[in-house]
Amino acid sequence: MESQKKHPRVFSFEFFPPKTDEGAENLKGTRERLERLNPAYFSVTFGAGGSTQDRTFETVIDIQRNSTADAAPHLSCIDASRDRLKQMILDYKEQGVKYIVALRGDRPSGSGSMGQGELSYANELVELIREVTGDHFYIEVGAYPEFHPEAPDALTDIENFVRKAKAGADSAITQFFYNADCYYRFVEDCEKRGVDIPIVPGIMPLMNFEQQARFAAACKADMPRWLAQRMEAWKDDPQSRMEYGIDVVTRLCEDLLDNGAPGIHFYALNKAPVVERIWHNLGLSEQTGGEVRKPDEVEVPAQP
Ligand SMILES: NC(=O)C1=CN([C@@H]2O[C@H](COP(=O)(O)OP(=O)(O)OC[C@H]3O[C@@H](n4cnc5c(N)ncnc54)[C@H](O)[C@@H]3O)[C@@H](O)[C@H]2O)C=CC1
Ligand SMILES: Nc1nc(=O)c2c([nH]1)NC[C@@H]1CN(c3ccc(C(=O)N[C@@H](CCC(=O)O)C(=O)O)cc3)CN21
Repeated sequence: MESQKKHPRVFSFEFFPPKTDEGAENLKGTRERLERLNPAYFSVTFGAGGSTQDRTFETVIDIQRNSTADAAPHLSCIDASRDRLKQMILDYKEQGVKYIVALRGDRPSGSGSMGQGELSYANELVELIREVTGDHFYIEVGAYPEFHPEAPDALTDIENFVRKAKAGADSAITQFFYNADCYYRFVEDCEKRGVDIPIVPGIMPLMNFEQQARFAAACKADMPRWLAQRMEAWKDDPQSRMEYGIDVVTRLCEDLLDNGAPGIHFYALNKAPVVERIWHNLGLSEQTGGEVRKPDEVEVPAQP
């Protein structure tokens, strides 16, 4: 973890583009609460298909214009032509956006299709962004400490991550995990291969266990048995589920930061209260110069 300790810590939150007016109102409230914590940026996911992509753009522009924090659009190359990607990169630059999360992205669900795009992997998207806009953007890429489900094997996946870093990424965000060892091992594997960009743990706060366990199964992220068994035992006790989830994620983050992780990227999923509690437990406002509400000022909904 030595290469990581020299980097300043960066904290960020991830949103998805809302589908309805009500969702947009809710996200505005969440964004206003979380910007008081003074994160470096809010990232916005980018789904397959035209209409959600337009919503990503609108959400990003709203954040860029109206928030004290920067916006970081996700851009995935699996489904777009080279010309369309170039246009989106230039549009974001024109709007003053400084960060891009450059991903290959998920295949449209259920299809074995290779996608419609001309670029196959994230390293090519990183190269395209550098070709079109030089050093304008701070480029984040995805990392997969438990390995990408489509990779032929773990070592090949590490080599592919290294290639992506060397293509010109400034920093990486990991897929979520609940056992920290996979992260330390992954970082060490990268260090041995000469990669020293920050690799920031992406952390999924526990807010709705069943939904999150399904999501983890779909993207082959490990949901530990000890955690699932506890949550199962509390299926009629949403309060205990919520408290336990906050405790588990607080201690995971503590462990990561104590061991040199260069910040945390929270998959906030458009909700503020649980991340505010974790943030408070970790004392992160002292580091970012932000202000966080005290636990008795935040009502955290019990887990469904
Ligand atoms: N919020 C999000 O959406 C985030 C997602 N992630 C996760 O990170 C994962 C990996 O990142 P992506 O950019 O989507 O994928 P990627 O392009 O890095 O890799 C996709 C697959 O292709 C392989 N691959 C990569 N480059 C290759 C090359 N040049 N030649 C041959 N094979 C190659 C990899 O081993 C992997 O199996 C994502 O699937 C995602 O789950 C990580 C951070 C944030
Ligand atoms: N493979 C993969 N793809 C991703 O898109 C992705 C990851 N991994 N890992 C980390 C984050 C987590 N992401 C997520 C996770 C869940 C939702 C989600 O639940 N979306 C619902 C809305 C649920 C709601 O309204 O509460 C949706 O319908 O979009 C969205 C993005 C995006 N990211």
